[in-house]
Amino acid sequence: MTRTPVNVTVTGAAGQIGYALLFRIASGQLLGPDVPVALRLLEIPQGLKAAEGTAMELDDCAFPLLRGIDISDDPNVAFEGANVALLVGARPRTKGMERGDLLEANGGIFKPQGKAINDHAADDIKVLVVGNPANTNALIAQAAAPDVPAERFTAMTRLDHNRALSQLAKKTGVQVSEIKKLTIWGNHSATQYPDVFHAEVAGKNAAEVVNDEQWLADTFIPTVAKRGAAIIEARGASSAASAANAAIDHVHTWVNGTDTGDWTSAGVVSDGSYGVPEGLISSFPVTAKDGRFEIVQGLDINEFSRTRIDTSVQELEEEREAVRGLGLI
Ligand SMILES: NC(=O)C1=CN([C@@H]2O[C@H](COP(=O)(O)OP(=O)(O)OC[C@H]3O[C@@H](n4cnc5c(N)ncnc54)[C@H](O)[C@@H]3O)[C@@H](O)[C@H]2O)C=CC1
Ligand SMILES: O=C([O-])CC(=O)C(=O)O
Repeated sequence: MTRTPVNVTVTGAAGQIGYALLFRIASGQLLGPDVPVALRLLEIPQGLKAAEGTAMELDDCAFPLLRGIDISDDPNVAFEGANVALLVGARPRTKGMERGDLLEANGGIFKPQGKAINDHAADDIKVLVVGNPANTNALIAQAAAPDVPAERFTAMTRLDHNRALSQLAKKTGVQVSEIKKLTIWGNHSATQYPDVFHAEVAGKNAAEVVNDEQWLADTFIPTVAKRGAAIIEARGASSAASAANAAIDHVHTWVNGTDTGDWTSAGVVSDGSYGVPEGLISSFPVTAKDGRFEIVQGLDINEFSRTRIDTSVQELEEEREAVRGLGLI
């Protein structure tokens, strides 16, 4: 195989999502079975030793597609020549921390990383922000990278999308593969809105198949939106393998495209579609083609959906105002 390896930078490489993610990237599941990859792992100094241990294990897998592993605690080194960047490492909320403190702490991570991407990444860089609060962290990184097209910064809502697919499949008694055109709107937070009104279940309108608005409002939406908290409660740790899986799905779709007649959900920069203020990184229904996400246009938004989309978008606006106030964007 003579193809030049694709440089994939992963931050927070020694964390639990990193551990579930790196082996799948190296095995070819991120970009495809014939695309060699070179991994660049970014950690904070305290995480370097564990990242080295993971790199030893990656070596021990003898993945034919893996063309190198570099580890650094310097963003300027880790993003050098990066074609794909998965920004996983973030500052978790700790006891007594207000949302403003969390945004500020993450600003200290995502602003310099955005600048390092701006200054060192390859021209075709694609960025997925996983670390929470993902949408606003993506906005901070994007603002620090004025030379990179804004649409290259995305935030992960694919885990929410996959959670919604699974819940709807269970309710309607079909395989997940028979569900199409589901949408997550808004923020990757408890205000997100999983929308089935345009979705199809085995070719039929999902809302009509379910035919139970109360189930949508009282069971489906809160189950999907609060699934992260339910996993933490059950596992004693946050979603890791499913988050890594969603990151793989997001980038794979971005690079390889969506299936005809279907779409997915991703946090992408708003162009004002559906009344979402321009510039916010909000989840939308998106298709992907030729390495670009496009927001699906022309969907009718009913009253039930409108109020829920607006609530989540308002939260995104408040987060944007907060980071603006902190001078982070
Ligand atoms: N968007 C989504 O759907 C989801 C997002 N998440 C978020 O993903 C993030 C990571 O989760 P886990 O891997 O479980 O956390 P973790 O705490 O196990 O790992 C985070 C890693 O990031 C590293 N790190 C911290 N600051 C860094 C920096 N400035 N540069 C490089 N590395 C840095 C830490 O040393 C640690 O190894 C969290 O913010 C979590 O809330 C988790 C699940 C789903
Ligand atoms: O809250 C967290 O850290 C985990 C998370 O985002 C999720 O599982 O959706």
